[in-house]
Amino acid sequence: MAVHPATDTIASIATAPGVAGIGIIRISGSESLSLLKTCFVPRVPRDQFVSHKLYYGTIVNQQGQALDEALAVYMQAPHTYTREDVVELHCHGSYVVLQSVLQTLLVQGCRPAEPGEFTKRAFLAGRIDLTRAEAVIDLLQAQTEGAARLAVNQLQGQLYTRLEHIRQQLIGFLALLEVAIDFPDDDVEIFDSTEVSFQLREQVISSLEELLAWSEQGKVVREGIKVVLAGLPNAGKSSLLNALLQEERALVAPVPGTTRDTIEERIVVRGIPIHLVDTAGIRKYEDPIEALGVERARQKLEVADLVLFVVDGSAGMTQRDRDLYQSVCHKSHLVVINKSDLMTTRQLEDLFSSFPEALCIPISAKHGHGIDRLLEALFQTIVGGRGPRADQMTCAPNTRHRAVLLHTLEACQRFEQALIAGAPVDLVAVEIQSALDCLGDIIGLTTPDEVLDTVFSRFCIGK
Ligand SMILES: Nc1nc2c(c(=O)[nH]1)N(C=O)[C@@H](CNc1ccc(C(=O)N[C@@H](CCC(=O)O)C(=O)O)cc1)CN2
Ligand SMILES: Nc1nc2c(ncn2[C@@H]2O[C@H](COP(=O)(O)OP(=O)(O)OP(=O)(O)O)[C@@H](O)[C@H]2O)c(=O)[nH]1
Ligand SMILES: [Mg+2]
Repeated sequence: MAVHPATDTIASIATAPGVAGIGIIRISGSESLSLLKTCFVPRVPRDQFVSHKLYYGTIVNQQGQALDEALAVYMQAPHTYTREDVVELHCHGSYVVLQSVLQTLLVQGCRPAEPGEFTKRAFLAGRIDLTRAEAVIDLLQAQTEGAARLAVNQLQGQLYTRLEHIRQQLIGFLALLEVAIDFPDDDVEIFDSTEVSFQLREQVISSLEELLAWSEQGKVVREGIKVVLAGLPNAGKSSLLNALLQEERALVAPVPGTTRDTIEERIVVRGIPIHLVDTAGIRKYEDPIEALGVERARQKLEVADLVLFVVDGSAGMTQRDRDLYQSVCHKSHLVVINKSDLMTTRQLEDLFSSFPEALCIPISAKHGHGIDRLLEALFQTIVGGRGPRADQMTCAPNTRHRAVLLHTLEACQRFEQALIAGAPVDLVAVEIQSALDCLGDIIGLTTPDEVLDTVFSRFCIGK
């Protein structure tokens, strides 16, 4: 862990812009206390501020003019967020007031904090590891309860503890190997490769595999998935969008070609954010604007995680439906048979048999029938069957962690192969070291500066 160098005192508005009851300015660094003493006049005059005690008083500028009535707290290092001296000014949540208080502080010798700088200092000082620092940003950005839960767990060290456990196992193997390297002729077998192999599989490899499975599901919980509504003109895509949103969002009309541009909206289905995209009905158009809409629809289809292929059931299965279906069926998809209110059971059964490979859901977008079943099928397709259940995961490695975890797993698998092959101990040791280096990168022990910069650049100011 890098030794924390002497740093500037930094300040920023910690709360979001806009009108709010309270707004907080946070200061961190060695000058925090002296800034407090110059800018804040406690109601009861005193020469010192007791750490972690809240004081009532007035914030003043250099001219002694009152800027706000406020509460202030001085928190003495190292028992603080950054492990440096920290001061917080709890002002009224007026952005004008907060700006002028910040301005006063900046004039008196601190500088504006960069995005994520408070948390970066907490990390550099060793209060939190890199996965906990990343959890802070995940928590601020969480859009659903599930995503927030994963972030809080990670903030509390659930991911760190698991990774640290794996690391300690590997360090144990390495220690055994080193003894074996130092005493090659010893009669006693120090390094029992069968036993090590067993522990490696049970305690390290299986744990890495579980984390990788959780990371896949975690991405869905955090970021959600893109669901594109596609079909021929007039199939009822926009009606379906409206039914899913429970709001008349898109224009619906009996003429084909009603939707031209794509329309994007978000819903949450059982805790999973779903980004819905309604598209222009796909067919050959003479009109250049309609043709542009179709081009856009095709682009959205390319990037969809899941396609809802909407068919006008009352029109029966046409050759154009079949051609279009051919172009989407390689993607994960559900077939939505719309306008079932106009269909006989016989017609429905005929349509079902046109899609022997797909899951078909009959609905009536106009009357809201079958929407619950569709949502259930959507949820099952996203999470069901494969992978762990979202509510059973205690933590979920992010994309950065996942890439490094894959390398960790590969190194462990090479380690296992080397054991089985009876490779020389020093070669085996190389693989363990390589797995250890990967884990060190994830928790921030050995993470390259460029990676740290990328992690902290995702933060907002004041965090
Ligand atoms: N007013 C305020 N509310 C806030 C924060 C803050 O900085 N200020 N936080 C900011 O994100 C979050 C709380 N997170 C925090 C995490 C650690 C410490 C801290 O001082 N840790 C010390 C021990 C403190 C003690 O034991 O009393 C440490 O770990 O050494 C403070 C806040 C959410 N709410
Ligand atoms: N009877 C019945 N009519 C429906 C149903 N769903 C949609 N419609 C009607 O079908 C027509 C077309 O609906 P839209 O939702 O605009 O169809 P679209 O697929 O978005 O059409 P484009 O935007 O042109 O591609 C409208 O007149 C709707 O009222 C349904 O479930 N039952
Ligand atoms: Mg439409």
